Amino acid sequence: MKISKICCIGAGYVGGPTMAVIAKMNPNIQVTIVDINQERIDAWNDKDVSKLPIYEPGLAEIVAETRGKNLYFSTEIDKAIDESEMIFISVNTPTKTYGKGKGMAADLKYVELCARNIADVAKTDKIVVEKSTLPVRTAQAIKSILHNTGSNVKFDILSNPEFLAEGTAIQDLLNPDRVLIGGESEEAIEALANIYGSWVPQDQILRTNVWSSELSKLTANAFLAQRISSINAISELCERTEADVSEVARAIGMDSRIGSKFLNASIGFGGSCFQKDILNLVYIARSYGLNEVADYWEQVIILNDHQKRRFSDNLISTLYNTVSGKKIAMLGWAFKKDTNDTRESAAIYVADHLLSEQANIAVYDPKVPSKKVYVDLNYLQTRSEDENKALVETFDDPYEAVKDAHAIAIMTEWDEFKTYDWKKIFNLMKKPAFIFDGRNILNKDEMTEIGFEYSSIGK
Ligand SMILES: NC(=O)c1ccc[n+]([C@@H]2O[C@H](COP(=O)([O-])OP(=O)(O)OC[C@H]3O[C@@H](n4cnc5c(N)ncnc54)[C@H](O)[C@@H]3O)[C@@H](O)[C@H]2O)c1
Ligand SMILES: O=c1ccn([C@@H]2O[C@H](COP(=O)(O)OP(=O)(O)O[C@H]3O[C@H](CO)[C@@H](O)[C@H](O)[C@H]3O)[C@@H](O)[C@H]2O)c(=O)[nH]1
Repeated sequence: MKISKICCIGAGYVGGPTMAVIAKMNPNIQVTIVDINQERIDAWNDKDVSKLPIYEPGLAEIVAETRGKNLYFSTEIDKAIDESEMIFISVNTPTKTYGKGKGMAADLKYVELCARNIADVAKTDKIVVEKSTLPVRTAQAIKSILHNTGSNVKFDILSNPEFLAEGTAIQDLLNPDRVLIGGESEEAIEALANIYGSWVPQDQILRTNVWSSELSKLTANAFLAQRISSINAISELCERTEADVSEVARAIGMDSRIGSKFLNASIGFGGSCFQKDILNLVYIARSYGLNEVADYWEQVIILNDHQKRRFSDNLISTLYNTVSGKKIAMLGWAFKKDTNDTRESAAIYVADHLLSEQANIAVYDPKVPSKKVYVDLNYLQTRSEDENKALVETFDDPYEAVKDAHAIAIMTEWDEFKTYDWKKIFNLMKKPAFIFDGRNILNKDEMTEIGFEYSSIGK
């Protein structure tokens, strides 16, 4: 089956980059990305591609190349569904904030709305592709909604989870380790495999049953996050024993069975996926009565929360047990470098804790807009919006942010932080000048030589 028109519901961090790459690699396929969020669609359509709603290295170039040719952004959801042979669902699946499973289960209301929308509008046969990360067996619910419309329209449901990481999304999409397609209908699976086949070798396109595909996505994220919690757990032990976590990571990473990637000790993982997907895995395991399985994976989150907390505790105790009225400059607010995404960023939780101790926070991030910092803090509802406004200041210039600061906390591993004039920064700060390097990106000897009181993770 040759597909000529596809649409993607959800113009977010996954829908946007994924569909842009599909459009680039398949010039004969018309790709329409739709969303209910008019502002987001307007930003995707902005003539100035530096104003796209998502910052990802390489994305603006691909959008500039394909937009208006075979890539379109629109809020006309029904029209796009009606015209497409294949529909990707790439909407958000956040942790539920209400009712049964609150704080644990994935909220599937947006996915269900999409399924109902497709069921209402479709007049011709469609392949529906789950691109969002979903609990295992969600395809059953989608199938039930789509197959109970009373029409003669045939729907094939595929699971095609996305493994891109933010900050490297375009590279990950262009050179994926694998593409995973789960489904029942061989014809539908091959139609999707053909689209990826334009640039991904066929032996890297895995075909599985739907349930394995759905569960593989949650499992991959759980394994990745588990590595970070494992090395972070060791980092605390290193701090007590004069072992150095970077040396330990290097030593174990050279064992080919362990591998060297994803062993960077840090302030704790952030991002919209790891915590949400593990909580979801824990919830699913518990719902099957598998309490040992659930407890095992929950520990990854418990350790991560501990790591964030102990970073701010250590900062406070080092600053003579009080940060009240002191200026703490935070370098970085994004959850990792090369993205403007701040969802679940460790910086938010560290700042919140320091604010509760009455610190004044100065934030500089190269890509995160000022208003996002306040939105993130206000969302926690720890204090009033006015109080956050009074205690937190954001800066466009890092040297302004650090002026008269008692301490610097490095929250994101942006490359530019390494290139700063640290002598100049030292001179701008109050003395003793403290650096808390939550990403281990600076050289301890150089910083100590300049005069800083420098501490990092796991050393
Ligand atoms: N962010 C990542 O790096 C990443 C990577 C792999 C998988 N995922 C998964 O992909 C999914 C999407 O994540 P994201 O980061 O792109 O989310 P996002 O919040 O950036 O984007 C989702 C978009 O869907 C839109 N939307 C919601 N309901 C809609 C509806 N009924 N009709 C039309 N549009 C609707 C929202 O307005 C939003 O713009 C999630 O399940 C996530 O777990 C994310
Ligand atoms: O050694 C490491 C590696 C990462 N991190 C942190 O872990 C978080 C997540 O990083 P990363 O996984 O690189 O980014 P994400 O965009 O969250 O990507 C993850 O989540 C996506 C959404 O499901 C998946 O598609 C990806 O495969 C998976 O890597 C960030 O805060 C990183 O700073 C560390 O602390 N140490």
